[in-house]
This record gives sequence, C-alpha cells and structure tokens, in this order.
Amino acid sequence: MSTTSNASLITRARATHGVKERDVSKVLCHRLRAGVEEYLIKWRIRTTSEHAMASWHAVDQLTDCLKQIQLYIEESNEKNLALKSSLLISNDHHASRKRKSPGGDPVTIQSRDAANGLLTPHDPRQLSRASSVGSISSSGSKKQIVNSPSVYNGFLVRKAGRIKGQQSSDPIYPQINADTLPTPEMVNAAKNCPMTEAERLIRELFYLTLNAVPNVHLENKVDGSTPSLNFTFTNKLVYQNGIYQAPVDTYEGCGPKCKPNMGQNCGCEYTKVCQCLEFAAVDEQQLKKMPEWDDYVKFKEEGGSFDTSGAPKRFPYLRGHSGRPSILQSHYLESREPIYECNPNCNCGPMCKTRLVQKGRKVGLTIFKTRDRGWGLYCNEDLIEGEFIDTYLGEVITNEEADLREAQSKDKSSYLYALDKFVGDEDVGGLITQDDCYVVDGQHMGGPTRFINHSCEPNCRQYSVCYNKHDLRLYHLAFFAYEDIPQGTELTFDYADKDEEEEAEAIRRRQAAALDPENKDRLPCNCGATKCRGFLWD
Ligand SMILES: C[S@@+](CC[C@H](N)C(=O)[O-])C[C@H]1O[C@@H](n2cnc3c(N)ncnc32)[C@H](O)[C@@H]1O
Repeated sequence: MSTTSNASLITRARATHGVKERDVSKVLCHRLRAGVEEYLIKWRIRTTSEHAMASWHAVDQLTDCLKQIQLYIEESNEKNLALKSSLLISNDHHASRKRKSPGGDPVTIQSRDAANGLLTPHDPRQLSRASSVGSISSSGSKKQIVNSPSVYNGFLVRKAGRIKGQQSSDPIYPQINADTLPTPEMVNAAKNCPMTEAERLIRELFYLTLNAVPNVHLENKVDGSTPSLNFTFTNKLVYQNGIYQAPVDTYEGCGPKCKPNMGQNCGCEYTKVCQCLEFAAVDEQQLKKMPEWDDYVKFKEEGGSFDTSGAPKRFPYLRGHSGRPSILQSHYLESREPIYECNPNCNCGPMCKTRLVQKGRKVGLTIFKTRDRGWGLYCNEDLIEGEFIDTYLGEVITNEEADLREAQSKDKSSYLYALDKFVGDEDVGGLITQDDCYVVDGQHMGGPTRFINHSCEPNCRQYSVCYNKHDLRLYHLAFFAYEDIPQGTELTFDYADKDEEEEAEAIRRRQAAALDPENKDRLPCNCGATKCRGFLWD
C-alpha cells in the first residue's frame, strides 16, 4: 500500500442494492466463491432464539457494513496470531492506563490504569429453495428475490436500493441454528481465503475520513490493515458529559500596556508586564536584578509563599527567522512548566509571539503501520528541537466517565489523557482535585497525534498550554520536538512522563520488572530503546 490521502471512489464497488449496517448484528465468516469475496452476516432481526437469519453476500453488497467487516478481519487476524504463537490473550484490564499531564510531581499512573452445522455453505438446496419462494411481500407488493448463494432461516428481498432479510421458520427455507455459525468447515475454508477486496474498500473509506485533517497521509508497508473506521478525525476538543467551556469573550486579555505590533512585532515580550504571563515561569535572570530576589531565593529553598505577580516572567517562544519555525524556549522544554498564550481578548494582535499552539499544526504528518506497536506517526519534514507539532484532541469527558470507559473497554490500548496538571491549585471553580479534573479520550475521536506511540527515550514531549489563565481544568496538550527529528522518523513520547534514568539503572530495573510475576498482565513495551523500562504503563 502506498502513501496517499486521496480516495478513489468507494462508490465504484457499490452494488445497486446493499445491506444496511443497522440490519447487521455481526460478520461471522468469509469465503471466496467463483472468484468473489463473500461475507457471512448475522441479521439483527430475530423473533425466535434458534432462528436468527444469516446470509452470504459479495463484499460489494456490504459497503455500508465495512466497520463490522473490519472488526471481523481484526478478530480473525488476532485469532490466527494467537494460534500461531500459542499465546493466551489476557482480558484483564484492571490497571489504569490513563496518562498524566506533563511535568507534574513524580508521575505515578494511578492504580486503575459451530460445530453442528446443519447445512454446508455450498448446499445446493439453499439456492433453489430461496429462489423458489417468497416472491410476494407481506404487503402484497412485488418483491425481487436476490440471487443469493446461501441464506439461512429466511429469504432476502430487494427494495429501494436496500437488501433486507425476511426471517421465516418455514422449513421450505434452509434452517440452521445460527448460533452455531460459522461452522468449523466454514472457519477452515476461510483460513486460506483472501480478504483483499474488503481491505481495499476499508482503506478507501478511511482515506475519505482523512479529508477532515489536511496534510495527513496513511502508509502501510506491513500488511493490508487500516486504522479503525470507528474513529473520526476532528480539529477541536469535543466537550461531552455537559462539560462547559467558558465563552472566549469572557477570557481575560493581556492588559492595556500591550498593543499590536510592539517592538517590531515581538508582541507581549516587549512589555514584560503582559497579564497573560501572570502565572508563567519566573524569569530568574531578570528577577536577580530586582530587590525581590532574596525573598524569591528564600522561597525556593525553604518553601512558604512568594507572590510572583509583577515579577518578570519567561516568554515561552523564540521566533524563527529566515523561514525557520518558532520554537519553545529551552527553559520550558526542560521544565515543562505550563505555557500561557494570549487570547482573542488581548490587545497585542494576531502577530504576537505568544500565539503559536493556538494557530494549529503547520507540519505534514503520516500515520504508518509499525511491525509491533500498531499504528505510529511520523512527520513529513525535518523538525527542529522545540518545534511545535500538534495538539492532542478528542472527547473531553469527566474522570468518572473515563473510569467507566476504561472498565468497559476490551482493548488493552489506552487513549485517555488526564487534564490534571493543576491538581491542588484553585481556579474559578474552586480547588482542583484528581477526581474532578477532566480527561481527553482520543480513542474514537481525535487528531493524528493519537497515533503517537510510547518510547522510554522519546524524541517529543507534551506540554500544557493555557489560553484562558483562569480556567485550569480546560487547557490544551501540545507536542513539541524534544530534539532535532529528521523527516520520516517515528515521533514518540513517554506515556509515563518519567525523567531520564542512567542507562545501567534503567537496564537493572527492566530486568527486575521482567522477572516480577506481578507484571504478567502488563503491556510489554516494544520501544527498543536502550533505556527501555520493559512495560508500557506503571
Ligand atoms: C495512544 S495509542 C498509540 C497508537 C496505537 N499504536 C494505534 O495503533 O492506535 C497507545 C497504544 O499503542 C500501543 N503502543 C504504543 N507504544 C507502544 C510501545 N512502545 N510498545 C508496545 N505497544 C505500544 C499500545 O497498544 C498502546 O496501548
């Protein structure tokens, strides 16, 4: 499969009549018949327990059911893999895999982190019987029987572009206990049948979804799979569970001293008193020259309180020249202190240097298939240290909902990202606790960064970026390059946001972790780094 985001028309493969996704309960099996890829579907209509309807369809009749076919393909591949490696896939999901915000206290990921087939698919009776009856609908109108190769427990009708199943327990139709499908014979026959046409259609449908995010490509040099069709690309955070974002016109701006085009467009850095930087990191070089310095040193050494308002603050970005991009200042790159940007109510105007993340992604990205970590992400151009890549997007949900989703999910992957950077701080809503902070879930909705894999020695880091300095529950998670990254190099970040360890210590810990029986259900890390910690989640 080549790298592209252009979709050829999926309609090319669409039959004049098709099965609707809502009518299908599950895709059960596949086969090749007269060179045509066919899928066995179980229908939703079911009036008696033994007689759910099932029928075989050429893939071009199932273009509305590609999500279900994709699920079937994934499950078949997993089963084959499990069979091959004789590994038991554990379904234990007790450990929490919710990621923390960057640069908090030492990060601890919380501990929550057919057998008796009555008819074979090739039984000629099915065809003749199905075709010989049912030409009149219950409403009396003329129905056209689909020339289906095999239908169980009913018959098919074509109406208004749709193929519909009509369940019947009349013995003139082939009857089977649908719960016994697929039969072992079907499963056996399926093993050697390709699914390439379905894979092609799934890929084309995914390309269409990519249109929502410009300059993002797909590449798979490993197999025929495609990222899940149960995923929708979005360009913004999607607030759920009644979560309310204060309207932009209520954000406090940077104050009267800030004006557009100050200091040759260097923006709020010029005034040094921008209100948006009020909570930003203190600029110690500047403070040293001021009388407050001694109090500040005492506060850092002994704790207590120090009022940083009015103290000079560190500006987050350095503007690039001669076409080079702006970059994050090294202080922020290392410390991961929150970044404050100006907002639409500021006087500084759109050219102010603080406005970087809010202007969105500028670089092209490719979602690509890795050999042992699912899908990954690389950048199509060289990135320089400190360069902004993109934000993490998805549904913003409550912590309670995140716990529910995690408990219900059969998937070992996690796309949950806690907005807990400011736990322990107060904002307009009061004291922020771990339980009431929000979580971004990128599993079913998000941007390309939800495909970034973990590495124990990552080349990217994630940072908290606030536009509304008075709402510390809703901020943005932004990825920046932590080093120069040549184009085509996989982008990674540390899911546990750990500080770097000495190599010998990292190896010692990895070896000890591998021997610890407590780790048997943890997801092994395949990052391949020398300092790999051995497992993905804490
Ligand atoms: C946020 S997703 C990253 C995208 C994911 N690879 C995909 O295909 O959708 C996190 C999941 O990717 C996989 N993953 C990421 N980094 C990994 C690593 N270093 N080793 C093994 N699996 C990894 C794990 O399944 C993990 O739960």
